[in-house]
Amino acid sequence: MTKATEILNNPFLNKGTAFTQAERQALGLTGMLPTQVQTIDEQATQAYAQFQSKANRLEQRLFLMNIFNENRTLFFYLMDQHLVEFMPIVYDPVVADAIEQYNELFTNPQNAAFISVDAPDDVQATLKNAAAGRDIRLVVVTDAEGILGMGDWGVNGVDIAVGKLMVYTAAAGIDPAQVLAVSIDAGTNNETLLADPLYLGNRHQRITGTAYDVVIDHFVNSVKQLFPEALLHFEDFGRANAQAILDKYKNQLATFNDDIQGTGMVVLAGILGALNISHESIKDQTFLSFGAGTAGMGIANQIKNELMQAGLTEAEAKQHFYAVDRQGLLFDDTEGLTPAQKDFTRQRTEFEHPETLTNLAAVVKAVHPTVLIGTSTQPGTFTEAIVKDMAAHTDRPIIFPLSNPTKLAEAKAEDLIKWTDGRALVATGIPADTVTYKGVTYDIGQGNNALMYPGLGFGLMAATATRLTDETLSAAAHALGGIVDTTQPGAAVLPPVAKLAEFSQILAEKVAQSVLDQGLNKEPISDAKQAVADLKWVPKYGKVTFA
Ligand SMILES: NC(=O)c1ccc[n+]([C@@H]2O[C@H](COP(=O)([O-])OP(=O)(O)OC[C@H]3O[C@@H](n4cnc5c(N)ncnc54)[C@H](O)[C@@H]3O)[C@@H](O)[C@H]2O)c1
Ligand SMILES: O=C(O)C[C@H](O)C(=O)O
Ligand SMILES: [Mn+2]
Repeated sequence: MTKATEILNNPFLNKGTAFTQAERQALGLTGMLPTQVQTIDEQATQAYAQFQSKANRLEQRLFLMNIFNENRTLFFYLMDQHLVEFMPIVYDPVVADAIEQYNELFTNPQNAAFISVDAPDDVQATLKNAAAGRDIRLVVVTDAEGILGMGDWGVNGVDIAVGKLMVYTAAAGIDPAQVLAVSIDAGTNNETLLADPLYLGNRHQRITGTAYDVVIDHFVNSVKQLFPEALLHFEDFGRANAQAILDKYKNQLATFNDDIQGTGMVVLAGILGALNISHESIKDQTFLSFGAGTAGMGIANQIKNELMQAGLTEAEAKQHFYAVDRQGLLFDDTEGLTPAQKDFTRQRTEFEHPETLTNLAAVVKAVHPTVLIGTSTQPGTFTEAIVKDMAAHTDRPIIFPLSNPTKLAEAKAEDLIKWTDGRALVATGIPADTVTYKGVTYDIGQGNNALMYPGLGFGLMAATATRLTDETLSAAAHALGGIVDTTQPGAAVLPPVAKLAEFSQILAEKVAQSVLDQGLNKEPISDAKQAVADLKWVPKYGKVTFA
């Protein structure tokens, strides 16, 4: 293959019709492109018109992924221009459809690394090959056991890692050549996939136990060795592994679990936003987590830390929580508690009829929550009766149905506003339209970790952080305050996605400052703002050099 062909097929170098005549000459591209030289703006206008002609959002996604596969700079230039429109297409919820149809739709591995549990000796080579000499600063890895709320999707789940990375670049400005999406294919327990002749992953049940742990360990150690500057982001692991992996590695390198910590941050930020509107104190709230899994317990821990910073002891803080899972309200003697759940159980002696507290309706009636968070994967479970019961005991009920994708949400924003006569303070997992009710227009915040992880990750990278602490997470959760004008009727509890780039920058600076304040930077850095500015990549064509 010639140098010219390699350049045109390299999405990190390719400019397509934007190569100038001089570049075409120098790189041996003469005659390989139509004569006209286009600006990136002209390319973007033409591409956007094609995008608009597509019949539905999945077709639009496939078109955008083609541009992504061919020319990263143009893709991110377009995404900058159409952020609010593109977010639900390249990310949640349309990414969920793409994952379900990954086999049928497959055309391109998208520069991801595919690690197989059956070939532990290939882990290093896999990462090295996929990086292809690029200076990797950010790795997003999934084993796809818990893709959003849709369960096990095997190798198909790689799309969530790619999607999370797209949001990183669009929101915070990480150079797309410095990122790596990783699929850990540990097998799958999804019978539909196993029976599908087109399935592209390992065709066996999920491997657990030592063989699994060894591959994860091998993977983390290889990341440390091959990409010593990189931040490692874990996404959509199963409930049993997510917390255990985080606990094992959090003091070894800069790493975080997005479903635990990213979600904890965005929910705390949303609650702080809601309390700004209601003028209430966090210390007066009663929290009910419905779905006490990875996200539910991550959220509870983040709020618990906040209560402790507000002066409560750990024991006092825990008294503010009720966790409900499949078994109903979680008691200290409930069977099958996860380690994370054990921190948030109640005692049967607190209730007259504890044996009746086996469902959400009964628990809401008994404990009168002021904050209700849904991470249960159970659609429609925040019913009108439950919401009205909750709203009868608090002026401004805070209700966040967060399960993704759209079909799994515990409630719709519009219903929550109506059932509470406009009093509910709402955030949803996926984007929601504004709701007009009795003459007031309610903006609905998107309670999605995408509001937080790009700024968090970028700040950690800019500051060359050695690890992520609770102190930094807390600083980040507070960074979004003041962006929304909470005096407006119908104000949202979180800032709009339209401002994602703006507030990711603020967030990154706060995070970087927090890292420096704790002395957790690898490199000598004195100015957090400058470090963030220095790392920022913008989508414009640079000089192509090719050895
Ligand atoms: N909006 C966001 O930013 C965000 C972030 C993370 C997760 N989520 C969503 O939250 C949901 C859960 O994700 P996760 O990673 O915590 O998964 P998980 O599997 O770790 O947790 C789900 C929990 O719900 C429980 N559950 C299942 N059926 C239930 C029922 N009928 N009643 C009560 N509890 C029940 C499960 O036992 C489990 O503990 C998913 O839909 C995911 O998309 C949203
Ligand atoms: O991916 C998302 O949209 C948010 C979150 O990480 C989830 O798992 O639902
Ligand atoms: Mn997730």
